[in-house]
Amino acid sequence: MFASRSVSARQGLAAQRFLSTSRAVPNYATYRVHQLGNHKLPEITNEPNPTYAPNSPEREKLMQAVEELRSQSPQHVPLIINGKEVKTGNVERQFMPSEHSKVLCTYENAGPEHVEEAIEGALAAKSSWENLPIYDRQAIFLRAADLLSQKYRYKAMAATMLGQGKNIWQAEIDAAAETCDFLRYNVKFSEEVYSSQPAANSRGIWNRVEHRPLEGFVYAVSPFNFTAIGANLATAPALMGNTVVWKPAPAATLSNYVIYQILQEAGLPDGVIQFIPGPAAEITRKIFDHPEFSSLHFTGSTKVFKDLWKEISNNLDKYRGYPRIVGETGGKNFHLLHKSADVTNAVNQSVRAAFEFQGQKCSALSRLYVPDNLWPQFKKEFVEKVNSIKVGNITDPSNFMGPVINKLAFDKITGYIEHARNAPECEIIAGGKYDESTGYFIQPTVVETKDPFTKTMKEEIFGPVVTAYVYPAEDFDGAIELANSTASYGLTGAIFSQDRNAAVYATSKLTHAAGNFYVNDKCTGAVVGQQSFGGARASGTNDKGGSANLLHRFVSPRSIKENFIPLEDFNYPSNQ
Ligand SMILES: NC(=O)c1ccc[n+]([C@@H]2O[C@H](COP(=O)([O-])OP(=O)(O)OC[C@H]3O[C@@H](n4cnc5c(N)ncnc54)[C@H](O)[C@@H]3O)[C@@H](O)[C@H]2O)c1
Ligand SMILES: N[C@@H](CCC=O)C(=O)O
Repeated sequence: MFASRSVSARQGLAAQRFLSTSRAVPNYATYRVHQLGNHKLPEITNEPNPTYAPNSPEREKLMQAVEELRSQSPQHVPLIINGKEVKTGNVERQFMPSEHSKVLCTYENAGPEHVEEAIEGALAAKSSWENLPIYDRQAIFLRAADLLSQKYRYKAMAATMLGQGKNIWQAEIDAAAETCDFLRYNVKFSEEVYSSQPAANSRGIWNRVEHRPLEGFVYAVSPFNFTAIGANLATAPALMGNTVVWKPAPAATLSNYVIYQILQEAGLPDGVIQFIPGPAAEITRKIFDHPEFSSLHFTGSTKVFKDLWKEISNNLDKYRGYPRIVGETGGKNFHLLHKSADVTNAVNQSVRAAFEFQGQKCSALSRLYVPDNLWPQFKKEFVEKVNSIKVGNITDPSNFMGPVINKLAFDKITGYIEHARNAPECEIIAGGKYDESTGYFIQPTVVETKDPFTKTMKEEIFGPVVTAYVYPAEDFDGAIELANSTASYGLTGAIFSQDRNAAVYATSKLTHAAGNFYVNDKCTGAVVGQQSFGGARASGTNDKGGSANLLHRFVSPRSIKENFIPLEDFNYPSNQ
């Protein structure tokens, strides 16, 4: 009895040892990491867009995903720290702006202790992540793009439609196409960064540049209006070997979480990106208090960005280095028509630029300068088309416009409409109505002003309101000056002209008026890989999302010089 018990105890111990060794996490540091001397990326191109025309299979699948998500709401979104779901007991809600009584998801709110844990986890994950060969890091993001393109396209789009109020096309170009494009093109741009090497080597010398990730962790803070921007803010620094703490915008929590889950399924190691929704100011204070804070990667409003910049400056003595601050912010974007412009093109481009996604794009058209020789035709066509725009719940595909994001935005935008209604220099020539009984719906609104410096010509509204100023056709210079200097921003702008000399002249005079400048095209709709995006002046640091330039901000180059020829005498020949 005793013997058999001891045998089975020994067997048990052996089995336990076997199990514990087979389950133990291998020590990756002791492995030889495979090294490709060089590698060639698969071809990178823009994600193709299906049309979602009536009766198309893609429309059917998407609407099914929307219906499923709507009927299964609310979903629940945890924090993800070190790969684990964390519940905090402090729960917030994300509503559907088309039907604001409906909760899309509940989500956990990070407290200071969770932020601390996220930072420490990100720092602990850093060494193995930055030591992973670049092609293994690249592979994770390429895989994520393929997962999004195929398996999760409709899920990500449905979360963006219901949560952020985008119609089918706006969700397609954001949650599906632009997100895939960021994930893939950043991989291509990273190759450009790593291959940037010294131009010359003296005889017997070999110079190299190591593009090191930053020391410490990166903090990514994203806006509600583009699912793709959230994805880019978190993944671009991560691709370059950094670890990231990501705070999504409350009104984009679910779509951003879907992207996060895709990254996990694609093999992103635990801790490389920590997902922590929650109270913005409190989370940020805790982050900025940490000595290893190395960079802010922000997109959002100008005021918030300026405040964050000041807070970082006030804390400067706490940090190991000088934090990199990368921020893309607001805009007050313009279309300037020359007297030779093709009116119908300018009208159609202006309708899209001002009212797609309810004008909630940083690039949205907000100021129109039209010469008096074209104004009668422009006004007639523009007002007619604006009045024909259908506004309503985004679950009805025939609606060109949906709701604005929330009550705060609704009140702010309608405040501008009321201001225009009451200002003697302004006249509302289309729209001007709104209704928040079920969703936050605002009719597309056109204001005509006699004062080019009226409030709605200067401040970012971030809603479906555009103001037009009619200028004397012969005073093109005056109109250029207005476009250039009325607002403090410098994000996007467009010149419409069939006279090439006039287009060239305006392009030159408006050099600093817009980081993204268009000729005979609308001022929105930049495509990753085609027009890198960002503006200067109050619009941000213009580091250009969707370019190698942005990735350069998340590496700290080290120059390495190796000498093959021993030095035999310290004297110079000139000392002889
Ligand atoms: N230039 C660009 O590329 C670009 C792109 C998209 C949006 N935007 C701008 O973003 C704005 C709209 O987005 P939004 O409403 O989400 O902007 P927002 O500034 O309100 O919020 C952006 C992010 O900052 C966080 N935040 C807010 N207050 C904060 C605080 N006190 N401390 C720390 N974090 C804080 C939010 O929670 C969110 O995650 C517009 O001004 C738009 O022009 C710019
Ligand atoms: N990439 C977008 C701008 C994003 C801002 O919200 C465009 O060009 O329309």
